[in-house]
Amino acid sequence: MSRWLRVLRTPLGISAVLLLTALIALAIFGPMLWSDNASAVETDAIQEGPSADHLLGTDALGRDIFYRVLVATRLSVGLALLATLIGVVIGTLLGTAPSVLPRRTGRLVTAAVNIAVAFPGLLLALFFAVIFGVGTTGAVLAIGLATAPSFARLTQTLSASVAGRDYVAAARVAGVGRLRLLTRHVLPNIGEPLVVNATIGAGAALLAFAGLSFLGIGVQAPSYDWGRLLGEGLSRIYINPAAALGPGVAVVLAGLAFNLFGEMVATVVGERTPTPRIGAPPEPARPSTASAPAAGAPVLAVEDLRVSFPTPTGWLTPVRGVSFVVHPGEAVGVVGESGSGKTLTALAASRLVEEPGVVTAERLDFDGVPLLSTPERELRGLLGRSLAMVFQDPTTSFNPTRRMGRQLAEVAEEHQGLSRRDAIARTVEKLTSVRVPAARRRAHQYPHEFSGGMRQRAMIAMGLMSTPKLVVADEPTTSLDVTVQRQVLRLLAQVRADTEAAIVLISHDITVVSQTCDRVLVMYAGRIVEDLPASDLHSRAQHPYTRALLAVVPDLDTDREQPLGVIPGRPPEPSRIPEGCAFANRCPLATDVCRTEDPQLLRVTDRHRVACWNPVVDEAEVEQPIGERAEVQG
Ligand SMILES: Nc1ncnc2c1ncn2[C@@H]1O[C@H](COP(=O)(O)OP(=O)(O)OP(=O)(O)O)[C@@H](O)[C@H]1O
Repeated sequence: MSRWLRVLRTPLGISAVLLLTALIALAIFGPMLWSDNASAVETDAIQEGPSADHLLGTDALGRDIFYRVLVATRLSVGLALLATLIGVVIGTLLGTAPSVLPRRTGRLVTAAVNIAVAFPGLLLALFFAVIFGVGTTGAVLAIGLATAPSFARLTQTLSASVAGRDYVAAARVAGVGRLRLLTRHVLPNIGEPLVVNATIGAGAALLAFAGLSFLGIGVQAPSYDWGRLLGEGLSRIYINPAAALGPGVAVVLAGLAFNLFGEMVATVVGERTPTPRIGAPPEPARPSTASAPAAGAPVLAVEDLRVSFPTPTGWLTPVRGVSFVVHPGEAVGVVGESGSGKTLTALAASRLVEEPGVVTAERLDFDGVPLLSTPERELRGLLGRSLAMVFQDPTTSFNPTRRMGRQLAEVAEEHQGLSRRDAIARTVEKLTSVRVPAARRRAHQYPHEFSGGMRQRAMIAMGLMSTPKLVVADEPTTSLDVTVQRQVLRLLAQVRADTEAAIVLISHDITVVSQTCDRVLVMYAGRIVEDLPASDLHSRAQHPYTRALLAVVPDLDTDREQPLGVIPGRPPEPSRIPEGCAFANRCPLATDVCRTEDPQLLRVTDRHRVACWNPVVDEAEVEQPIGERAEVQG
């Protein structure tokens, strides 16, 4: 509220409010007060110039032009607003249709909008005016339809920017349908810029309307708006210029009122920044108490997973044949440098890779259900109940326009059929279980009122609203400070112990993964290059890349005078994966074969796989001769 007051006190705010109030007052009271004066015919005062009796002179029937301009405010502003409303409604429908319609139909709509946007608005309005016929209805429809394409384009662009946010992905994982996703999560977050644009658009519609009436294809006699009065006045501009200037000034002032108001709203909206909060006090970390991985059917089975994207020069495949399984209750860490494909692997396993991305796999089963061949509608329930996602940035994981409690409760309402009241009770229970203090009060707060660590815990609570079998945490602690990181990791370990959910923890930080997980998958350039128990990481890692990742982690013996260690070179771009082993040009042990043939991920022991032609094997650690590493896993 204070933001509004502050902007209202600026010259922009004052002029916008004054002009708009005057305009609205005129539109409401003008016809009531001055209709009679405006329609009174004075045969002895025909086509007179300005005088004390008639400030802007009179028209061909001796009617007072000044009063007619005042009375015309209602029709001029009313029709412009009606046309804007039509444009906004149709534009928003067209702009959001591609998100809910089948892909092909959606593309057609987008193409049609793009073509329509390319035509100048007034030309379109003239075109529609001819189709709908001369008159007020035709002009309103014409201007409304001519405004719609640019609005649709704006809505599409804004929706696309919101669709990529984590809270939309979270809602999709929670099984929220497309339409609901649109109405609950996308539209509320693009509402403000749309309103700002609509306000400014109303000014443009007013001008367009005046233009059509001026040309004689808008409002028809005996009705009159500013455009019509302008047209009539223009025919006598050399005799009585005030007759044309009056309605002209009215159009300019009304357009200015709408534009200034739009600018004022834009200034208020642009000022919005969430209030920063300070994180909760640190708590000491405890080692994981989770049980050893259970045997039996895996909760996630991935075989030869590939994720590709089309580019102008061909397909790009950032994930190139990844195979692994995650057993119930197991914690699997995925490490690797930026761009190695960790996130895409997790997204593919949650069916969250967006078109035009293409996911293929020999097998991609979640809880025994093949994700690639099961219809989305059927999967929604399964994933919503059994899969929880925790994203990197807790700031973008929640819809900023909705209270936290509602966002969590939605999951329970959707999947457990709980009533609103029970869902809220469950929300409070879950927020308490992840140690959000004063959970009942907090449930009524908005995301920006939570600290970063608390938001991340609330995200975990959201995953726990059902009983997840798998929690996928993608860099859940990257944006948090060190002490809060510990709390979140500890919480994940506790969730695992309490619910027996499996956890896939994606991280840049090999130390975090080794402390939190049972098993570590090391990824490089879209492939798993090593898969080994976390307890063996420091003693038995064989891939030179894994060793290099471990070597650059500073420890207590690291010389602080020296710069921190780095792995020389850079990982290859997905578009430039070299022949042979992708790590060869950075590998100190690379030989000729490494540069020509890509090594397979082969089994070293039952729990250890490595993809390397020259694995680093300390004599004392050898369990099997390298020659026996023959079984191909993926
Ligand atoms: N929608 C997309 N279109 C094209 N390329 C993409 C797309 N999404 C990801 N990529 C590319 O795929 C590669 C792997 O991305 P991914 O996000 O999985 O890496 P990551 O290992 O999780 O990295 P980070 O740790 O930085 O998140 C990157 O090179 C990225 O540029």
